[in-house]
Amino acid sequence: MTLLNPQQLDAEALYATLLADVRAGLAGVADVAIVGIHSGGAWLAERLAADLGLTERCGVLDVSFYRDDYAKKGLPADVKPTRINFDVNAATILLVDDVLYTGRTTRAALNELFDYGRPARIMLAALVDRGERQLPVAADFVAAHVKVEAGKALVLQQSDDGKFTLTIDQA
Ligand SMILES: O=P(O)(O)OC[C@H]1O[C@H](OP(=O)(O)OP(=O)(O)O)[C@H](O)[C@@H]1O
Ligand SMILES: O=c1cc[nH]c(=O)[nH]1
Repeated sequence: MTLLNPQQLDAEALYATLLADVRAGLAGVADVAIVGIHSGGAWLAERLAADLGLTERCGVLDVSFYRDDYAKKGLPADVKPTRINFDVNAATILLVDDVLYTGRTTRAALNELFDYGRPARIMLAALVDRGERQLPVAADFVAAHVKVEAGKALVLQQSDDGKFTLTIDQA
């Protein structure tokens, strides 16, 4: 396990690590599809799908309706449509997010995915795991573990040329 401090966050290097791990981990697996969680996870999923030759089997989830605080907080301004254009039944789905923290977004994404069918298997990939889980969730593929102060957020951004940067902002 690589534990990075926030000054070492080279998102492009982390992406290369994640891609290599996913490529090795999914070698020989049948019916693979990739689903990213809006927004950072969707960017990562689309780039992983392009690099792995899986663009026809790449989807996006917006978990806003499935959040456990939806009744309290309502919808954010930037809800995007969920898009799953492949048969989820019997697929091995790589669920992708940029940051894994409490695990609540993963729980919401799993609930939403199961509304589309019964996958053979779901695996989880995250660029960064910041620990502090509140649910029993673990990633199958993670490029780095990073300790981030409470009250701060790790934010992935993608520039026009597709490159990633990670910053630490006020939550
Ligand atoms: O494990 P968790 O505690 O659920 O945190 C991880 C989630 O938090 C962030 O998303 P956020 O809800 O901030 O939305 P964003 O992706 O649009 O920034 C991040 O992109 C993950 O999806
Ligand atoms: O369901 C969710 C998802 C992310 N964060 C939460 O607090 N709840």
